[in-house]
Amino acid sequence: MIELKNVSRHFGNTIAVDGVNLTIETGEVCVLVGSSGCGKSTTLRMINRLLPYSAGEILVDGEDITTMNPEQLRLNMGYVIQGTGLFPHWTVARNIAMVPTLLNWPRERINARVDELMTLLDLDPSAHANKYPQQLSGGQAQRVGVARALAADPNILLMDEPFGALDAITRENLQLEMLRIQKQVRKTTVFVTHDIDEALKLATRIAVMDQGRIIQHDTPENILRHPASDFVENLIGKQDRGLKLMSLRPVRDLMANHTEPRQSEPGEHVLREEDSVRLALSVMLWQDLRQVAVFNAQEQETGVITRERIIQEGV
Ligand SMILES: Nc1ncnc2c1ncn2[C@@H]1O[C@H](COP(=O)(O)OP(=O)(O)OP(=O)(O)O)[C@@H](O)[C@H]1O
Repeated sequence: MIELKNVSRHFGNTIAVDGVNLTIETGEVCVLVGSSGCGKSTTLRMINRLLPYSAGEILVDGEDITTMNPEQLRLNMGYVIQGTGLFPHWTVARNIAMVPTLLNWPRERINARVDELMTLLDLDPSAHANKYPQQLSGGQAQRVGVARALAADPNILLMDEPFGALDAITRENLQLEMLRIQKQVRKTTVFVTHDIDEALKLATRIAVMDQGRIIQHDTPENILRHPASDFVENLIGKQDRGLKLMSLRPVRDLMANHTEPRQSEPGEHVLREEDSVRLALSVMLWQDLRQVAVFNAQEQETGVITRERIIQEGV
């Protein structure tokens, strides 16, 4: 658990962070969102002591971070930044192995961990381990950045606009990847972005910041349903809130289940139980269908979702 208690940071006359109180529970993804200059990165960088704070207290698992050795603290906090920060003259494998090497892990254990992480991040070790960062695409380099942050299995992951420089498709892929990995490794994560859709997609809870303060801290659903101020309402967009809520809801919630799973041929656009209601509606509108079959991970048809149900249910 990470707790910020009345934390402030000034740069000369600029108040970058202004009396922030924030509790991030173990295993949750807290997304700090807000416009440029509102204090997101400063908040993040105080948590791993890259920046000192001017006032307040930050506790990790109940312990004041200023009483901890900063290097030790950072070894337990993976840090991913935009543009990766990979060492250009080191191979991918060596970059990922950086922290385990610092920790003097035996060579075989390091090699096994590098392989394991590359596989977890969908990077073929035999194809990429010996490449240099400039030989990778932006998305691949960002995956290496995430692998490096996870290398020594830290409890905490700090991510500062990690996907900010990527094109929309690569970005979406990495977001999905992150959700998948998070299910497996469950790190307490603080993630900075200025993109509200990214925040809605990834967060357990979102902290909306404005001018150094947190003006709302809640689940994506509650932020969409009950924005605390005009500022938050404008940030989430007034017109398409319904669609955004549909994005948060899995098909599983609204489908009609068959009594028994069926073996049937999935069509071109397979709909899964965990896909969003928004995707289901989009598929139906695009293909002019009134209902679509839904499949589970074992490729069995487990039910159907209908347009009617979605419209009836609202959001
Ligand atoms: N090293 C610094 N020296 C002086 N002012 C700074 C410094 N770092 C940040 N600031 C100021 O503090 C405020 C908050 O900056 P911060 O980088 O935390 O914002 P941000 O929300 O992360 O913005 P962005 O999304 O653009 O990265 C800004 O007004 C910024 O100009």
